[in-house]
Amino acid sequence: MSTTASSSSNGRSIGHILLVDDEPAYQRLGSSFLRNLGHRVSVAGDVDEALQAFEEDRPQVVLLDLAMPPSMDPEAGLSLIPRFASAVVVVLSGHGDREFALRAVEMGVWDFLTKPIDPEMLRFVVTRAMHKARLDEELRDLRAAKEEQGEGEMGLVGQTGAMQQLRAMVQRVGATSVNVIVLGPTGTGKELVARALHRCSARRGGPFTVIHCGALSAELLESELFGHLKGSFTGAHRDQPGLVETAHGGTLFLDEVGEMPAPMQVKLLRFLQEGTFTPVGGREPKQADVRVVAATHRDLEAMVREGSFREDLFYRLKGMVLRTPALAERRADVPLLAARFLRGVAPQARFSADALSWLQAHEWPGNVRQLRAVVESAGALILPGSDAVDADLLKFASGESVNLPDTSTSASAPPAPADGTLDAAIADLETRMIREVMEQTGGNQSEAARRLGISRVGLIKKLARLGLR
Ligand SMILES: Nc1ncnc2c1ncn2[C@@H]1O[C@H](COP(=O)(O)OP(=O)(O)OP(=O)(O)O)[C@@H](O)[C@H]1O
Repeated sequence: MSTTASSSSNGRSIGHILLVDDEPAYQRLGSSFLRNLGHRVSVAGDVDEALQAFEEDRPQVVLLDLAMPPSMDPEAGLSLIPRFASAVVVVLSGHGDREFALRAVEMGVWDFLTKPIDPEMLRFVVTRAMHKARLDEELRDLRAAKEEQGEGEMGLVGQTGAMQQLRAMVQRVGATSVNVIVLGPTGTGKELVARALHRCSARRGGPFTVIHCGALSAELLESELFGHLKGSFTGAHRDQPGLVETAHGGTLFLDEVGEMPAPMQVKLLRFLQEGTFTPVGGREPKQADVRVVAATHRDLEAMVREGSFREDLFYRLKGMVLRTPALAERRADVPLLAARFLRGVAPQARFSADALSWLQAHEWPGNVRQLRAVVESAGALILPGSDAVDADLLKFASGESVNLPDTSTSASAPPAPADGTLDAAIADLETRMIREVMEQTGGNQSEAARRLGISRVGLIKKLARLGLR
């Protein structure tokens, strides 16, 4: 057989091929012929091996003998074809199997070759198959880029009807100047919607300013929003403009507006009605031109009915109401969101089939924020040399106790023995502190990381490194 083909010397058709055939002689000859053409080749001798190799190696082209152990039934071989949907499949058939080969083509395989296989024919078909695989890849990339462009301006990922509707509403409402309330459970993208409204508005060139109303007392909130004059309270060493002033010409985002203390609700109402405000310690009212977008995970209508949120303020804020759906209401978006978050931390990585099932079956009470945290943590924990994220890695990243396979890399090495070195002493101290805080927080990684003053991903890495799974 010839060893160097023009198609391989130009580098364009070289790729990864999975050869699925149970005959050892053919495995040997076929794989060495394909390797000589410059391709990377994986070989599988039965159905299980084929599925595993496909999962791990993600070949672009699969050469598939339909009669495979254990059953040797070509019908079973046909049922495998959909499992290789992301690759270009070429079926290898014996003389008597022509009918099956034709059925395979009907099912969408690219081509078939009849055994005994003519090497020139094999080279020709494989070159075309690899070319098709490249075109498919380019098309996928272009589609992904187009999708990202559509979401790009808004950053709101999701293809379900609920998300498409939300994006359309953001576009329409964004262009107006009305105030907006964004309602939805925690972690569903309310702030993202507020930013998108700003970007779709005529104010996009102005500032987007955020204030978390739940985090501050009434006094501090007033000073943060409206500013203060020098000497108006202890520690006010100079005049300080507030966020309302800073946001002039732009958008002011009032996060967790449902937590705003009653005295501040009155002052905010006055600003919304008159467009004027008075800094703490000042007498002269000032003016600012801002569009207000407010958000809360609370049931604001119920708060109005109960009297804990002012009705007049509610109606001032509520030029329009947008709702961000819980992830449970748009489960079909989970794989897309997860893939997007994974690409951000580990561009080469992919989810295994069991990881995708786990992601879709999970409850996600913390919605997209929780999904993002789990996927990014798992992405950060991928071992060097691997690009697979499986269900166990996701479970571990989400705080479930699982046994990850031990490896000799430092990421999973047990803590150094207390041998008197500085490193061992530090590892010992870290272990004790982390154990203690994890116990105090009932295993809540986010809270433990906060108390330890490190990021959640940092904590997860330490747990793995110190063998504290
Ligand atoms: N549709 C989405 N597409 C991409 N990322 C999203 C989406 N929704 C939420 N996120 C991400 O989830 C995280 C939480 O989003 P965000 O802060 O906007 O939620 P929220 O509803 O305002 O949360 P909270 O009520 O707790 O303040 C962010 O990292 C954000 O980027």
